[in-house]
Amino acid sequence: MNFKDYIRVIPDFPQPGIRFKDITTLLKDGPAYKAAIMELKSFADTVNADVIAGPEARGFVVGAPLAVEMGIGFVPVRKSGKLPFESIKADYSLEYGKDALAMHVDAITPGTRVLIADDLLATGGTIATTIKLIEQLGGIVVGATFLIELSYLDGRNHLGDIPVKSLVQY
Ligand SMILES: O=P(O)(O)OC[C@H]1O[C@H](OP(=O)(O)OP(=O)(O)O)[C@H](O)[C@@H]1O
Ligand SMILES: Nc1ncnc2[nH]cnc12
Repeated sequence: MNFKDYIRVIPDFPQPGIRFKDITTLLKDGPAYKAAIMELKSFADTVNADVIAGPEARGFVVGAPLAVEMGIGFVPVRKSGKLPFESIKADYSLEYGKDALAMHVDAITPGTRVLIADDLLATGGTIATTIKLIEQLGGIVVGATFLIELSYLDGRNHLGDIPVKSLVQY
């Protein structure tokens, strides 16, 4: 399946110069959404993960169905201020702004093998911060997987030497 046919590109959103990759057009198509998750699963099956972690919000719509397909758990990495229990937090910047991400202190136990899932890899700021939080909790990041990779932003080279899989590249 050519997943690019299902992704809508919106110029100048959320700010001038950004070409926003809109996945809502893929998500609303049942067979395309399912095919995308199953293709990510083919990669995910090779890394022997105990759990999937996905950053809010679009990481949830990729990571959670992937976790269910694999029969493993899902850990949400949330924007700061949303988690109710004791949490760790880290600031980061992304293609069009800055924010902070947080995880519960008991979300991952030391030695847990974690696969990260998100919709899109741009600068890598979001995922580098997610890796930092997981490693702070003693987790082992075994890979990162995305629907979309913006290759011209070189995010992959900011993630160390973990295996990275994306379905489509721009
Ligand atoms: O590689 P980066 O430069 O860090 O950019 C990629 C991140 O940006 C988007 O999330 P966003 O923070 O816009 O949040 P959302 O999922 O809540 O829309 C996207 O879903 C990725 O998580
Ligand atoms: N160009 C882009 N389109 C959609 N989401 C993004 N997150 C960071 N850059 C993005």
